Amino acid sequence: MRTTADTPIRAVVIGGGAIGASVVTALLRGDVPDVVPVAVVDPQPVGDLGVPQLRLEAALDQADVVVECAGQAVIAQSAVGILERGIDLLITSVGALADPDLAAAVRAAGPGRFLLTAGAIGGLDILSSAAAQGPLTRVEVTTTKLPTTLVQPWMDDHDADLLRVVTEPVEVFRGTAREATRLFPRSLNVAATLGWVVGDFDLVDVRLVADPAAELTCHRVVAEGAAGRYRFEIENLPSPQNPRTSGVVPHAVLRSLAALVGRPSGVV
Ligand SMILES: NC(=O)C1=CN([C@@H]2O[C@H](COP(=O)(O)OP(=O)(O)OC[C@H]3O[C@@H](n4cnc5c(N)ncnc54)[C@H](O)[C@@H]3O)[C@@H](O)[C@H]2O)C=CC1
Ligand SMILES: O=C([O-])CC(=O)C(=O)O
Repeated sequence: MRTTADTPIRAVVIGGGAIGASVVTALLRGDVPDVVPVAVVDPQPVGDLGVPQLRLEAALDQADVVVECAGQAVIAQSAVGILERGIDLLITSVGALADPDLAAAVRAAGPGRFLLTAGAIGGLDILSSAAAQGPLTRVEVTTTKLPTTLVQPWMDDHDADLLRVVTEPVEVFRGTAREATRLFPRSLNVAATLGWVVGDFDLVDVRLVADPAAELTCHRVVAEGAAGRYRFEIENLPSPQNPRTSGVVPHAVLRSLAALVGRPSGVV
């Protein structure tokens, strides 16, 4: 990525939905000094976001950094190619990395830098530090979301309908982060992020709860290992544009971008 202080960094945003549109708007407002949005890439019309909507190849010709806010398929299809062109890539759809071959490929690719936003979750700094001190022996995350946001194409009618009418909290999944993010690709990237940070997707035990009273999306994390014991609970308001996604996520992306261009906002 170009780093000349006088030259703005050109950002291409893949995905012009709840996260991507907010990111483009904030960048146009100048929320991250030195980063300008130059294009959005999306197969669906995204309306007038204030930047051209281009096909990926055309957009990449103008990109210093690509921000993925679209879904796991984009990582599988395009991440390595983007990095090999020397373009930095910041991703939200971390669940894609549960595929060990893809994870190895993006780790090996360059010269562009490959980076993950913390997205809807926090505490990754201390968990990363703790995992460096010694292997973690226990990592659990319990995510609670509105039931209708958890309906998946692979569910049979009975299970999908249950999520539409449920009146009490119900556990809809229990398993590893690797499996969780395959089955709920747009809802459990946080579990994948924990897996990436602690270095083991299969160590992370995920419990997904559908709760019709969940006005806030909750991620409760418990971890322990040689370095100590950790517990934290995050409650995010859902995005008004997409109740599946926490409203804080675009702000996490902007924070990541600021760090990426060398303007971290204090805590790094
Ligand atoms: N790391 C985290 O904490 C979180 C990560 N996410 C990830 O962010 C993604 C986007 O979230 P939202 O903006 O809320 O979703 P959204 O559904 O509001 O927007 C996604 C946009 O991406 C577009 N899209 C789909 N496939 C595409 C492709 N191949 N190329 C370009 N654009 C494509 C869609 O047309 C849509 O406009 C989620 O699918 C999820 O993977 C979401 C929430 C939290
Ligand atoms: O936004 C959230 O709270 C979490 C989410 O959708 C994800 O991890 O994919």
